Amino acid sequence: MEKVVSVTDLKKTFDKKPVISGITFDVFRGEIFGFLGPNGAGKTTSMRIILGLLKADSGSALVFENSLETSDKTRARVGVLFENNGLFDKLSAYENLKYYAELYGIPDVEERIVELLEFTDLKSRKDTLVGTFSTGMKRKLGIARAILHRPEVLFLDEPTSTLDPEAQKMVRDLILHLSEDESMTVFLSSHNLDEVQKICSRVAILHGGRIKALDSVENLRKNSGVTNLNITLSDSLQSEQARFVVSTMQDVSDFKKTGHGFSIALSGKSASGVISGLCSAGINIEEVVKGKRSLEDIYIEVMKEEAEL
Ligand SMILES: Nc1ncnc2c1ncn2[C@@H]1O[C@H](COP(=O)(O)OP(=O)(O)OP(=O)(O)O)[C@@H](O)[C@H]1O
Repeated sequence: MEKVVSVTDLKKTFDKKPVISGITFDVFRGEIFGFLGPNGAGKTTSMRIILGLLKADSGSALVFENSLETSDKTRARVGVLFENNGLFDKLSAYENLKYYAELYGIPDVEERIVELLEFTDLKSRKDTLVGTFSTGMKRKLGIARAILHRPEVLFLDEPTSTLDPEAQKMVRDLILHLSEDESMTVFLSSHNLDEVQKICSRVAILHGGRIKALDSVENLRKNSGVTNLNITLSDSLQSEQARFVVSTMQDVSDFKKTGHGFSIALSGKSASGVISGLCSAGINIEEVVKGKRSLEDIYIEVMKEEAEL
């Protein structure tokens, strides 16, 4: 598989404080790669180094085997969207795209602009000033701007933060479309774990400048060694009593009340042991559904392990 991004033992300190402490990972062609981590984990710093905007202290960060700091040819194969979208409020959607298209010397400008306005469903707003756009529309136009030159890899920093759920879905669909239909590789930094679980093929979880997990979403969920049990009760008023009963059981954690019952995380112990324990305590169970841990669960486990070290 072709490596699009290749990061090797990357290190960076700010004011003698280590911010990136030797991270290594690759992103392969066609992937939607999720780059996760809490505030201050070092995501933006890593991205800035990969994009050639910041110098590392040591290690290497290559895109298509070149450093973006020195290779203009490789830079032309890369699209970037940071949070501010890079748009001018006092220009229309069309004028914004035209400005960038001319700046980058894009051939067949008019055709490409129409294509992108259609792709982002903004054709009817072509002549509207961007300053009047909703945050979601601005983000979609930001994506159109970032892919004007048909990049092979697109870097997105928190593309759906500050968007409402409907706009988040629109942006998510655009990203999926770019990956599936245009074969674009996507490097996505995000705090939205549900979104990452929905669209990313592989993820890296960063904490304190180190990679704590690096795998496909499916493998992380499968290999966590923990199962979720979602239990529906005949009488939801019994959930507090159930909380007490499971709190006395070993290998059971993460009790969460749900609409008609609760969910728990189970490590080691069999589900039947939990169910018989609850039944003998007089709790009436209507349904038990076994499920894999979500990416959010895994992320929280990784963060908890770090806090305990
Ligand atoms: N130019 C800088 N000078 C000094 N410290 C910096 C600089 N840029 C980032 N840092 C520090 O480096 C650490 C990592 O910051 P970074 O922005 O990479 O984290 P992040 O994972 O992107 O966080 P967030 O999710 O909040 O954007 C933070 O402690 C931050 O304060």
